Amino acid sequence: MTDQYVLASSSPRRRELMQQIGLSFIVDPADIDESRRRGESPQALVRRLAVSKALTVAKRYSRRTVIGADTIVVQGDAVLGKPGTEQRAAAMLAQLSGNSHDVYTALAVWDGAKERGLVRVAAARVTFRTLTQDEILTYVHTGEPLDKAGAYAIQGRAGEWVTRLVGDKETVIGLPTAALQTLLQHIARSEGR
Ligand SMILES: Cc1cn([C@H]2C[C@H](O)[C@@H](COP(=O)(O)OP(=O)(O)OP(=O)(O)O)O2)c(=O)[nH]c1=O
Repeated sequence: MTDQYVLASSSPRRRELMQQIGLSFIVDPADIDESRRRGESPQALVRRLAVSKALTVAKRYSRRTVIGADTIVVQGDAVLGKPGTEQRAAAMLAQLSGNSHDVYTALAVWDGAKERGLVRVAAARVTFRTLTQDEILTYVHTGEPLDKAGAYAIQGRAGEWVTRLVGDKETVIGLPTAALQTLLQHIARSEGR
């Protein structure tokens, strides 16, 4: 049997969550520019990036269902993506320390056979206790934050800092599986063009 879906993501967390719910899929990441456009709201940004990942990869396949996702952390006016460097990671964590922030994950599903797509943005709110400079630096040196939006992994050591979580932990990790299953069911039941 051929794999049913194409996951347009390089994220090992997304792959694991897809496996956990028993979906059969191949992985083919999209490499897109993730910068925010001037005046773009966080929800519009995360939605556009998930759609762009799904559609970029959909061009490589005909008649397959492709899944794209994007996760951002938002505090006040700041959108925190992946820090990339230890310095930026430390600055992001100092900003999140002792505060609440929002996490948005967008899921985009494109059905190449039907030429139809669906998108959904899920939100969660996370509160961190106050972190010492020592804790931040020790964490940054583990390397865990570098490829994570907002410079932390709730499923990793940073999970200990969370004093409150409103919403689904999977939204924070980067792939809310219940929402994904609902989208896949809707697209499977929908009429083609
Ligand atoms: C906040 C948070 C983010 N993350 C991860 C999820 C995503 O992999 C990453 C956000 O970056 P994304 O750009 O959404 O994803 P990615 O670059 O890892 O993969 P791709 O673009 O190929 O799909 O941060 C966690 O694993 N745990 C967390 O607690």
